[in-house]
Amino acid sequence: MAALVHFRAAHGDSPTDETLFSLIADDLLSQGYSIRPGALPCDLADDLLAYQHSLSTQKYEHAGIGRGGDFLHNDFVRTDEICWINGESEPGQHWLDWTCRLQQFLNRRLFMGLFSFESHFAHYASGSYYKRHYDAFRGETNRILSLVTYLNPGWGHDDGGEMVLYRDDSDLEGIKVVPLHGTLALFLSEEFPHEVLPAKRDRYSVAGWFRVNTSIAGKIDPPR
Ligand SMILES: O=C(O)CCC(=O)C(=O)O
Ligand SMILES: [Fe+2]
Repeated sequence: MAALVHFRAAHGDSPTDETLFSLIADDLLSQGYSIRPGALPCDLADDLLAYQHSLSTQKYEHAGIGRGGDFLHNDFVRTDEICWINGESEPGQHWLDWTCRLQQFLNRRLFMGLFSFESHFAHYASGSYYKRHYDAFRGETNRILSLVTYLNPGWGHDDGGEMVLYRDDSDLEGIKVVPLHGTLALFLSEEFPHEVLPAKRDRYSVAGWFRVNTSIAGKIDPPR
């Protein structure tokens, strides 16, 4: 058994990753989203948090909306700051390896055709928020699956900063996700409007999006 665990750790998904990925796939299939408190492997959560704390403020950019020529800063919509993850740091690479394994699992299990992943650290200083929005609009983008993980040990109910996931446009109540350390939230990007309520203290997270490949007729659409 020890040999098997060692083999798996060195060569692919650990048994716990397999179990978690399978639960996430079941959630996505039955409800289109998955909220899993404390599910991110502890060593990964701790490494990401330590790295994010070490990021100097110069590494962050003021977050905006849209991309390319449509990119806009809009403080009415969101006031967080972000730092894209490109695998330069060890924790960043560790995260990209883990999300790549999740991507492969979901493609095998659900035939989702996920092709690439883009991801950034986000810091919401006290008072910061992100108003209700979709991560993707039907037919206009190739973001398919959103993934957020939270890096806030000891986050309390009075600290605000919940992500509220709404089932559709008419849902005003939503499901509140407390941004506690290691919690994972995944949802279909085109299906679920969501928002981040104002945080009352520094709130750290990693957000990412799995995309499908929409390169058509010689037009390459790169992942940023
Ligand atoms: O941090 C969160 O809970 C969600 C962030 C978000 O909605 C986004 O970055 O698009
Ligand atoms: Fe979002």
